[in-house]
Amino acid sequence: MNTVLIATANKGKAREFETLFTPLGYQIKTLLDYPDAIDVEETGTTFEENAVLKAETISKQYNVMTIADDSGLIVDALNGEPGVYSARYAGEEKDDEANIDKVLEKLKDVPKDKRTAHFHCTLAVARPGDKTITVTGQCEGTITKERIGTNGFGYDPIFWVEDKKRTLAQLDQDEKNEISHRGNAIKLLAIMLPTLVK
Ligand SMILES: O=c1[nH]c(=O)c2ncn([C@@H]3O[C@H](COP(=O)(O)OP(=O)(O)OP(=O)(O)O)[C@@H](O)[C@H]3O)c2[nH]1
Ligand SMILES: [Mg+2]
Repeated sequence: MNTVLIATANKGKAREFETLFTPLGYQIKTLLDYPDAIDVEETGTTFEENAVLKAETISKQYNVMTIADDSGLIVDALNGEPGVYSARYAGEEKDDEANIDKVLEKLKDVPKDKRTAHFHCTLAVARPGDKTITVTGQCEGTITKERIGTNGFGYDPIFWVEDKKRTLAQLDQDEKNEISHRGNAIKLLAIMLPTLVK
């Protein structure tokens, strides 16, 4: 089985990549398996810049094809916040609960029909001596007034998906992957993957 390195230290993402890549016939490793990996500073102002930065740095460090994910929540009523700062919205310690509290507080006077949002995911594939490739995926929804559900990670408990009549945190992993920004980006990548993996 081919092994693919995913340049993420986020346990929630790592779990999702595992369930997404296993059926495609790829085993994954993440930075959780590489404690000496460079801690890439996300200095970009776009998802694409950060995804490319993470993928290329780690690909160069280990001289292997590397996929990185930069993703986040875009809330219309907050002019696109938290956006590329989603992981550290409430501070550098990347606290999911504090991040949710900050979004809910900022939206406390915003009515239901104005609470539209989407998740975005950019995946970058960096290969030694080759051009870096990117693909993107999105997932549309609205922000609830309170947390509902306990699955997933990040902002999942407050992200309502109308088609499912549930939040992302009420879906199981396969249901989330079917409709999520990450799932949609990987569907695009899966078509190219056999030609990229050596
Ligand atoms: O509810 C959510 N469901 C998702 O499916 C999801 N995907 C992304 N996010 C949020 O966006 C940040 C990414 O920031 P990010 O791409 O820099 O990743 P990260 O710093 O957590 O890990 P790494 O991959 O950089 O190591 C994450 O921390 C989360 O707050 C999500 N929230
Ligand atoms: Mg990050």
